[in-house]
Amino acid sequence: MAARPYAVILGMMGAGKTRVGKEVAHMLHLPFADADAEIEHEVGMKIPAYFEQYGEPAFREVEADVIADFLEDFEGIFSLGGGAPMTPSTQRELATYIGHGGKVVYLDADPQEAMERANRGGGRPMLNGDANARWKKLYKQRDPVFHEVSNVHVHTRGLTPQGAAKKVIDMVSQRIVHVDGTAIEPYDVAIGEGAMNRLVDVLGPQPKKIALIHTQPVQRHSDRARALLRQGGYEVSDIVIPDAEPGKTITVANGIWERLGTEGFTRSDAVVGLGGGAATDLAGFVAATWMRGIRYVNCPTSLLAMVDASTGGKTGINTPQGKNLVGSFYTPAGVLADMTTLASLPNDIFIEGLGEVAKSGFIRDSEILHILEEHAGELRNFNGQAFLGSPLEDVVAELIERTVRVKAYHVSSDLKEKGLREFLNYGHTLGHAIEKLEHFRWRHGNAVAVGMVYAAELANIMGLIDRDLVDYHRSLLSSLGLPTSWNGGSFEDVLALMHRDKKARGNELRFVVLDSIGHVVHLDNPSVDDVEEAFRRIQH
Ligand SMILES: NC(=O)c1ccc[n+]([C@@H]2O[C@H](COP(=O)([O-])OP(=O)(O)OC[C@H]3O[C@@H](n4cnc5c(N)ncnc54)[C@H](O)[C@@H]3O)[C@@H](O)[C@H]2O)c1
Ligand SMILES: O=C(O)C(=O)C[C@@H](O)[C@H](O)[C@H](O)COP(=O)(O)O
Repeated sequence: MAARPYAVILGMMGAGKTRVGKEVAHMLHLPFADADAEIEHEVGMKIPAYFEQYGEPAFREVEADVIADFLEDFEGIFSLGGGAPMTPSTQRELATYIGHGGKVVYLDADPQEAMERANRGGGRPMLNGDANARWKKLYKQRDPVFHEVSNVHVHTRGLTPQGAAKKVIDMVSQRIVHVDGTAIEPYDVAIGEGAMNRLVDVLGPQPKKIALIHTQPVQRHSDRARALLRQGGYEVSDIVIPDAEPGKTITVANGIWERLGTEGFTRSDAVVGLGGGAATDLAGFVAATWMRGIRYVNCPTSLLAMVDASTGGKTGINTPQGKNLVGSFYTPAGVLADMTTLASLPNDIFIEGLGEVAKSGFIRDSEILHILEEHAGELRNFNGQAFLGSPLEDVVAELIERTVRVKAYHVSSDLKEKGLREFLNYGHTLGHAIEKLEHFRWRHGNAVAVGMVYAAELANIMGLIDRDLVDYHRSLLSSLGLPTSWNGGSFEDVLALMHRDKKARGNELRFVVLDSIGHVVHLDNPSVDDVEEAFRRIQH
């Protein structure tokens, strides 16, 4: 197998590719190579002299060959000369490298800072003449290409080389899930420490005003988002909504619509939803409805919001009759699951999120179940304060990525939930009824955990799965600290609420159940006796 660079760095002359690249390599204990230095070594002369003697086309040929070799045989940080990405063969090599999971970092410095640095160094044949005018002209040509050929974009304005290197490392180590498909404007879910730093890039240059919608318990994270947004030049309206389910109401949405109207939000402005799933559901709903839809980005801060609520575009509010009864399918422009936010997450809310993680394991990715089994004890004892930098962080990052991939798979071909997407509702038919009957004092993921045991019991009654698989649901979920039984209401009340589930059609109840691990089927119109028998079995 070819040895490939940990990261490739490109950018304009003076962007700091060599300085920052060396710092990144030093911090990661990796070797560093600079394409220009390697070329000089190869041709046995300095680049300005080579340019003068042989001209630019000959130089670009040597450069492309050297880069191609390093992309296939160097395990370190590799920085490219400013003009290298303009060569078509290098562009193809970089695309192949990205295709193998490589990270091409566009180091995007403040133009003024970069020009000063580029002039200071001297010895740059591409800047002969009026150096600043040349730099600007080249920037105009190169910036779109740099965007095109890179998959990690790092703004370094105002940062020291160490600060820029730390930012590069954070962004390179983030996991990206690309969500694409029919009727979806493609977007990325970035997972990892520092993912929120992408906020300005994802929002783009068009919005002038941003409504930053969040709850009070995540204030310190919204303070960070607000600072990033202000640095990016946006006008920020800080909108604090009631915490958890009380935030998902028409009254709250109406209050925000009034504010957006008063503050002159137009179609080109945007929303950022930051917090748990309730906050991102509400923020998405406001974005979907304001002027019939404006751009929005989710910054989930709970495990459940990271793995489920923030991705896929189900936005909505509750009504007095039930959960999520009003809403729309409206996809975000990006999702930034910044794992540093998990440091403040209470243990019980982390555990709740494992309910949706386990769901994704049951319905599609059995590796998730193995990881949960293997790390059940550590996950159950999650402590936010000791989490960052611990071995558990990698385990959780892997679980988040895998769960988001399961979500992306279902959403990509069925955004509006005509069939396949309903499988993501495993455990929710009873789960939503429990939440409602418990006046939302039961957390969503806990209710879904009981709902999955219920669905497993129902599948067993229908002869679709054996008792071992039902028992496995109970043992796995309880090993994670999740509930597996419920005694809080009558069957009649539960039945009435399950009839209001969005999967129901007319008077017919519809469920999604397993027929084996990783394989879900629809169960339409089971008899009331069977539905009741399954309910009786989860009451113990
Ligand atoms: N749209 C979807 O596809 C989808 C999917 C799953 C769930 N949901 C919805 O998501 C909601 C559940 O999400 P949830 O479990 O995140 O609940 P939540 O939004 O109620 O958040 C739980 C609590 O944790 C707090 N919190 C969140 N992040 C924190 C952090 N980093 N530090 C400290 N406190 C933090 C919140 O303020 C809240 O008090 C439900 O409304 C559910 O219906 C939606
Ligand atoms: O994305 C989906 O589709 C889901 O069903 C994901 C669920 O985990 C989530 O709880 C969702 O909010 C439930 O939606 P609902 O349509 O049943 O209200």
